[in-house]
Amino acid sequence: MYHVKEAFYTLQGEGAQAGRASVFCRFSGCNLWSGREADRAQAKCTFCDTDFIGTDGINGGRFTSAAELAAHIHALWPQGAEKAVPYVVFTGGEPLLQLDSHLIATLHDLGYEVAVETNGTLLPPPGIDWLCVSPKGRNPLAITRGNELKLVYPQVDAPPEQFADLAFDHFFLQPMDVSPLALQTDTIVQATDYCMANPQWRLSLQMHKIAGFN
Ligand SMILES: C[S@@+](CC[C@H](N)C(=O)[O-])C[C@H]1O[C@@H](n2cnc3c(N)ncnc32)[C@H](O)[C@@H]1O
Ligand SMILES: Nc1nc2[nH]cc(C(=O)O)c2c(=O)[nH]1
Ligand code: SF4
Ligand SMILES: [Mg+2]
Repeated sequence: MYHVKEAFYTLQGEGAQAGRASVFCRFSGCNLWSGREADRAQAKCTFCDTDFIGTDGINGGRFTSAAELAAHIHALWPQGAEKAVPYVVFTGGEPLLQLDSHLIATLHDLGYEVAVETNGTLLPPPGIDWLCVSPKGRNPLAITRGNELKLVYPQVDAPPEQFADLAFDHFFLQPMDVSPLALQTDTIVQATDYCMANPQWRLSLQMHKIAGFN
């Protein structure tokens, strides 16, 4: 059984695939936070910007088979878009708690490229086409290679230098979304300064938040 918080068609807003049309499938639950505000300060990941509890979001629900969830995802991709390779991004919560090779294979059969946004603490199933790892504080990485490493910045317990030698094709700093807006501006300035001083790293602004889509 797969538990999905929400699923929607949008543009990838982050990292090297930013701007690409994508179906997002947000799995429920995470291994680093319960998702409850009362638990946030004690959590292993304390700055999450996402509600991933339950299955009550748009197009959310419980799916008993890979075929059923794949069909649900495919129904969100536009009809008649034959020139584009269909793209699905599994996120969460932590998608590697639920994503399995059977679901990936079922989506491959429908022509999809399969992307994952993970905190990197769990081993991935085989077959993922685009793997984005986003380290969280001191939580040890089980994944040390992939397509992109996208570090939310700044994190006192996770400086970029700690990840710069890992086997990723792209390295991004994503300014931490914090409120109020004045502090957010600060994280953007800090990330910009770091990328200019360390050109291995590129800036990832969360396009969907700026442009106002999902
Ligand atoms: C909500 S997470 C879900 C996937 C996975 N659990 C993870 O942490 O990568 C999706 C992406 O949002 C990023 N993110 C979470 N909270 C953020 C924040 N406050 N500011 C900027 N990015 C954030 C994560 O680092 C990750 O790259
Ligand atoms: N547009 C859009 N792009 C995203 N990239 C990563 C997201 C996520 O929450 O994992 C996300 C999201 O929620 N929306
Ligand atoms: S690991 Fe990802 S989903 Fe889990 S609490 Fe942190 S940012 Fe949110
Ligand atoms: Mg998000």
